[in-house]
Amino acid sequence: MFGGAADGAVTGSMPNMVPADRPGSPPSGRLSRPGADGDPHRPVGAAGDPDATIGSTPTAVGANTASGKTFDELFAEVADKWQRRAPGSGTVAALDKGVHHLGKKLVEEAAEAWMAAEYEGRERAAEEISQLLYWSQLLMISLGLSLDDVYSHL
Ligand SMILES: N=c1c2ncn([C@@H]3O[C@H](COP(=O)(O)OP(=O)(O)OP(=O)(O)O)[C@@H](O)[C@H]3O)c2ncn1[C@@H]1O[C@H](COP(=O)(O)O)[C@@H](O)[C@H]1O
Repeated sequence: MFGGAADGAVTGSMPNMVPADRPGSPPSGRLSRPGADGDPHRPVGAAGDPDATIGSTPTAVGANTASGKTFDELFAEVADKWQRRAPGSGTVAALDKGVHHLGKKLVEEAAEAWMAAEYEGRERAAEEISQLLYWSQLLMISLGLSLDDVYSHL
């Protein structure tokens, strides 16, 4: 489903399907609150539900305090596992499959993050987004990109 021409189809339809990223939303110091406009059709616990809570704050998904792992720490871990070809590592197995496999996983997780954000609530969205970050890192590693190579574009 996500191979070949699916890429264009997915990206082409996303602007109309994802209300979370409304262009023109006023900037603020907080994370945006998609759906905080009282949309009666939004499921309870969906992104933007003011009553939805993850961790200790209802308005922001903070660092993963459950594991204490940051983006940089995960990158260092998976890069190390790849470098020494850690036995039994799913990361090594995935990287061995190459860029095409990694790209498909990235798109798959992006779609799952999108669906979770629209229909499954903030916690499920956070879970899927974490997987999206993981697969992004694997794609970086497969291309020999460092964190700085990417951060320089932020
Ligand atoms: N953060 C992740 C992580 N996120 C996602 N994934 C992989 O991505 C898959 C996504 O799950 P899905 O439910 O979407 O996929 P699925 O269809 O059930 O599974 P697949 O058949 O597609 O693999 C998971 O099954 C994992 O294989 C991850 N695999 C590993 N990590 C971390 O990476 C580090 C190294 O892991 P290993 O290389 O496995 O030791 C550890 O800290 C792990 O916690």
